Amino acid sequence: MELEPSFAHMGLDGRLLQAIAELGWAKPTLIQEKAIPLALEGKDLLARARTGSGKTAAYAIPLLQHLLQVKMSPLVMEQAVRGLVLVPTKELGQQVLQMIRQLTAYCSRDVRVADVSGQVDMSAQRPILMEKPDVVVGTPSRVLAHLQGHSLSLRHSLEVLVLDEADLLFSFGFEEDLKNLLW
Ligand SMILES: Nc1ncnc2c1ncn2[C@@H]1O[C@H](COP(=O)(O)OP(=O)(O)OP(=O)(O)O)[C@@H](O)[C@H]1O
Repeated sequence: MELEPSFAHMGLDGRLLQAIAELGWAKPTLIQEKAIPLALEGKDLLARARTGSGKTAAYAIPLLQHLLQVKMSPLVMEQAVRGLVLVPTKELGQQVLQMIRQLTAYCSRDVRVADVSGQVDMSAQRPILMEKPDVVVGTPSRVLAHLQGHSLSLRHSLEVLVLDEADLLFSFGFEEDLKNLLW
């Protein structure tokens, strides 16, 4: 007999499970059921599913689980930007930020997230980045500008990279920025 897919069977941190319960999500969507266990194993994934199928949480949940594990490790870890989510538009950046905020409702002190996708002035984002949020969400152009302006550094700290709506990212004229960012 096959077990019903459930978040509880995925070995997630209790604080994430609590937030998921509060969101009223009874069970993972198909993409979440397929992607989360693989991502938790540390596999690289390329996933595709239709709009509204829960893709954001499919990458956000394993990303947050990884960060919570790192933060709970007995080794003293320096605060660092360990997760980067690249998005093609600032509107999507805000949606992603909101989803991550909801998922971190019970661990917002342990996992901090900043959205630099361009809705506010770069100089206003600088002090936020200087505090090294655990996750940065942003458009490639803005992330690159912060890297070049030395308000953000990823070289020795980045552990998880997400390209949300990768097809759009590569078709929005971001290709040059992405190359500069990733290579
Ligand atoms: N397991 C779940 N059960 C119920 N609702 C869920 C679940 N996962 C996500 N949702 C909800 O489904 C909606 C769509 O999720 P999400 O925005 O992640 O989809 P998406 O596939 O990323 O969409 P898009 O392609 O538009 O970015 C959101 O309102 C989210 O809260």
